Amino acid sequence: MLEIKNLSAGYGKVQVLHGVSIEVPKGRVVTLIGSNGAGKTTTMRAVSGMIAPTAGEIILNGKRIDGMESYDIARRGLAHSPEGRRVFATMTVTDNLHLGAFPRYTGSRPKGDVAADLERAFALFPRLKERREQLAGTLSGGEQQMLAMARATMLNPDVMLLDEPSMGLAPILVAEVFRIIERLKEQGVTMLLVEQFAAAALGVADYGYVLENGRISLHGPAEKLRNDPAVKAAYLGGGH
Ligand SMILES: Nc1ncnc2c1ncn2[C@@H]1O[C@H](COP(=O)(O)OP(=O)(O)OP(=O)(O)O)[C@@H](O)[C@H]1O
Repeated sequence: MLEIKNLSAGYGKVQVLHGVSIEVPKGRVVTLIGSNGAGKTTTMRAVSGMIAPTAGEIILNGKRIDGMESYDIARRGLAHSPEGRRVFATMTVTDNLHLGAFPRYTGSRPKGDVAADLERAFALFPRLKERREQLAGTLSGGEQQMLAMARATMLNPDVMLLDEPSMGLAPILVAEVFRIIERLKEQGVTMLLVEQFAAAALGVADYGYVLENGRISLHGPAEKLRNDPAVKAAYLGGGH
């Protein structure tokens, strides 16, 4: 479904990723774990076309997408829920969600049933349903983050990139975010997940990759990584 092969990318002269290879099979949840600055967000940005890869291939549903514009990548079925609260503050919750479906349109006709997907998003995020007419900028930080995630589901994507969906959330909302990820998984959504809570991420994921200084140092079934002494020591201790 999504294949990342020998991906290199960075910012200006600074190369952050050095030949990263990741496979995300259909219907699976794959997590990418690593320390701060390892290059997790950079990987997500390169896959969704926010930055251009300098080498390697990214293949979505059998077709190369590296080098394409973000919008074209979204049209091909890849949604990116970026780090932080990237919502349109002066628009309502519902309008933000409709924007997520925008790449599905050719002229005035959408692919699939946008209204049904809006109801599905509201079922998944009841907090947002209650606040559907509220301006996104007036939502709490946690609610804005959920809105960014809900907006990604409105693409009805083949693959969803989730970058730190729990960042800065109170524990009760972190638990809610992980429940939502479980629900999406049950609905068959293919996901690549980056999370500060590595233990929880490995709990929901089928497979995991460890990124260190822009290189994959280890990968394997999530269960195996959870029990790996080196992974435990480096990523699953104390605050994780
Ligand atoms: N826009 C940018 N311009 C220049 N350098 C950047 C930019 N964004 C990230 N970097 C650098 O790229 C490296 C990797 O950052 P990245 O955000 O991908 O790491 P990360 O693994 O997601 O870390 P974290 O867990 O802290 O979010 C870091 O050294 C960072 O300073």
